[in-house]
Amino acid sequence: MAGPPVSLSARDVGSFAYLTVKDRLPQILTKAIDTLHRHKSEFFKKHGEKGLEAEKKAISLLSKLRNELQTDKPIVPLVEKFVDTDLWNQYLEYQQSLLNESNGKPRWFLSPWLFVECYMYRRIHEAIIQSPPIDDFDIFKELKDQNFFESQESIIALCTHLQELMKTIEELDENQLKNEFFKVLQISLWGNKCDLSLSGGKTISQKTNLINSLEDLKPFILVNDMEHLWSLLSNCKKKREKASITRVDIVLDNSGFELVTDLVLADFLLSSKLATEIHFYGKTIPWFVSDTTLHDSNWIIEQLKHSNHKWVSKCGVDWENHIKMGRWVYLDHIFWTLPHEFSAMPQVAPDLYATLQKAHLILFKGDLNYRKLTGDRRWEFTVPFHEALNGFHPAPLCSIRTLKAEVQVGLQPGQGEQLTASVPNWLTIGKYGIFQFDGPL
Ligand SMILES: O=P(O)(O)OC[C@H]1O[C@](O)(CO)[C@@H](O)[C@@H]1O
Ligand SMILES: [Mn+2]
Repeated sequence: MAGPPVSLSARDVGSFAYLTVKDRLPQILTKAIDTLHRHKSEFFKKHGEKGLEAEKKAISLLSKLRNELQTDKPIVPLVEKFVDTDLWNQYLEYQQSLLNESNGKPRWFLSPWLFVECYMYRRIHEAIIQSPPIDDFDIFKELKDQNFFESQESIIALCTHLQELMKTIEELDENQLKNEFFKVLQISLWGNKCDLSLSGGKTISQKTNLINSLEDLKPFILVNDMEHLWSLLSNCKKKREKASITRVDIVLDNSGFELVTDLVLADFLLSSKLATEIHFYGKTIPWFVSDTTLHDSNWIIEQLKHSNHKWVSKCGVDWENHIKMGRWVYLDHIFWTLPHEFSAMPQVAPDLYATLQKAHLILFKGDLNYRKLTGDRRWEFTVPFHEALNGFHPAPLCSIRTLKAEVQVGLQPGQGEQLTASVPNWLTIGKYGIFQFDGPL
């Protein structure tokens, strides 16, 4: 039997991976350097001369990194001791072993794109932790916050929608509840348009009221397994005994507007009793510009709580309560910021795999998670999702993602070709979305 196809890589000149490594990643590094410059006086105020020296050091490490990338130098091991350093360096050796015949070294424009892109963000983190006392500085924080503030109008609309819905949710019949479920799912899907790494760090916020656009956006959903999610969760609800639980896990993606859409979905799952417990997974370190850390998630709930809009602050208060009462649990794990595809999870992070196995349903938000689910490979469009998961089946799962990378499986015969003919860059512009389910029905 033939093995899985080759990884996407910047060695394919002209591909999206190539353009990312050539243009977008250096652009993100330049922005990061600029951010450090702009915080110089803040570092001085906080730490005096030591703060200034640290800023200089971090900038020089990032400039060095940008130079390595742009001149396609070999990928070097991480040096600073951190919880995941050994795992990273072992992975680098593994990449090296794949090249042994040709005696080459892993390089930016040669190695798998998923690996080098993750590696860049890990090196950014290394530059920061090598520069105390500013070693807890989140270089992407202000971009994430800006996205949140610029999306205020849409956030108000979402929170109002949710709170109005709460008033009557107990009285809704099956069909009405299903309709509302589909709405919050789609809100969470289109929330994924707002990532900041595709735009090279330029802010993309949600300025219009998303709820009014859902109908117009429907034709852009290429795989729509929402019905499966409904039957799975409504069956759990029907069969559930009094004391038992239904747990939905959400592997988060971006902070800012997208996170609010995910929290709206999570709140709806509890109020509708489709679930009784939600586990969220975020990143332990700043990642792909806009990804959610524990700090981002706490910060957003705190912001909402203190809003002067009554429904927004009600959401903040309710959500904080869900956390206090243990109905919502936020977890992080270093696996999410390793370069491995998810099929490696049972070997690399067996504890995390065992945790996921206890979920009734796992929702994977965003493009990067999809790349890791499918191994970021050059699959045919019609290959079944189950096959591309390559043995990763901890529990029934669903990818909720807008397309921003040249990988898509599970399409109908001819669907991909037709899209290519009409919208040549359909895979990478974030305009199309999927709800792609895998699991027993
Ligand atoms: O936040 P998301 O949806 O995972 O998107 C991350 C983005 O970064 C990329 O990895 C490209 O740099 C794309 O796959 C995607 O555009
Ligand atoms: Mn992201």
